[in-house]
Amino acid sequence: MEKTQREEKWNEEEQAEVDIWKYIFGFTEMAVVKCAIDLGIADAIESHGSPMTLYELSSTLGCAPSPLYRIMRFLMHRGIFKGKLARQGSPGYAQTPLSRRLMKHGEHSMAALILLESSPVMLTPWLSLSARVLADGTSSFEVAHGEDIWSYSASNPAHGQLINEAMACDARVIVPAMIHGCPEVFDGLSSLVDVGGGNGKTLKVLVKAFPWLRGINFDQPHVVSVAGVISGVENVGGDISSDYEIDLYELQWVLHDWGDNECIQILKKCREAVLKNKGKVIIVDAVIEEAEKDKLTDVKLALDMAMMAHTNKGKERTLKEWGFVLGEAGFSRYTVKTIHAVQSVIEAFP
Ligand SMILES: C[S@@+](CC[C@H](N)C(=O)[O-])C[C@H]1O[C@@H](n2cnc3c(N)ncnc32)[C@H](O)[C@@H]1O
Repeated sequence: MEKTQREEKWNEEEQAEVDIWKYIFGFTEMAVVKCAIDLGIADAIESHGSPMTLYELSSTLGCAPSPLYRIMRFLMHRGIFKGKLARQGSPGYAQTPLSRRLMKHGEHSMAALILLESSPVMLTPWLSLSARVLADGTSSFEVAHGEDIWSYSASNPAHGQLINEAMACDARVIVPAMIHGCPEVFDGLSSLVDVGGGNGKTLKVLVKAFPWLRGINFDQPHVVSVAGVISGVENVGGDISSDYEIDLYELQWVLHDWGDNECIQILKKCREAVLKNKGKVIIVDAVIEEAEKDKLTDVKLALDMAMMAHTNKGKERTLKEWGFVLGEAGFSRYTVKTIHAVQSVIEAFP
């Protein structure tokens, strides 16, 4: 028994010797994936239409074969690209579902989100996370940039555009999942406000799928001022209010940016607005399941850390925590459905 415990301790020590290196070079994966996006590796292989040899790839990208070989070795080792024979029978590089997410455009592209998160503006606040923990309430983003993320984006349009593009690439994935996974949510409704709807990409897809819906894309004035014209969608800039008489309020990736008190205030306004029409509110956000030790929970907990680094009081919530804010805002009941890897739809009824 004693020997087994000693062996176990020794195994843990050995494992720790290896595992610690994951953290020493934790940033490498993001940096190499960003490098692949900047070089356009996935785009080049996709346009080639078949696996590419190192020399074909390096001449297409206009770079030396040797550093490219090392980048590709790293990416292949992690299963981002795979090895497959090229046309002439020489070893080549081929796409995988994961590498297609590194393409700059296309329905699966998540490049904009990676470019946002790997931008110096978003990376710097991570370095003062401990200050945020020690002085609870002092946002790491504010420590790094002197203002919160939304004011910063208003005064730095290039960063605002990075955020909008990143959100739009994510919405391209979530919204079809919602249309496919819970179309009944939109039954019998005539109007919907997308609170914090960014450049209106979510509503564009929703009003196309449910053409009887009138959409109002609601966001900060500087955000909607650059949102394009979308048929069936009105852009409104300002503060969230209950002045509308509307059937449905949608909050997608919005409430996790705010602390409980702000969330309750936002939800109260939405509840008042939908109450008159016997409507409802839908929240598209993550729901943390603390008991689960799976990859999805890893992602949700990483998102929670991102909220800590980038927002003032934002956080990812467990089901119990969602129940708390909804209850405090006066909602009588709610249902939860997982629609995609990390997003759930919470349908809340006044
Ligand atoms: C994380 S983004 C989500 C965008 C979009 N819902 C999506 O999922 O693609 C949060 C959005 O909230 C908006 N926002 C932040 N503060 C706001 C406020 N006071 N009033 C309205 N919108 C706000 C931001 O401009 C941003 O577009």
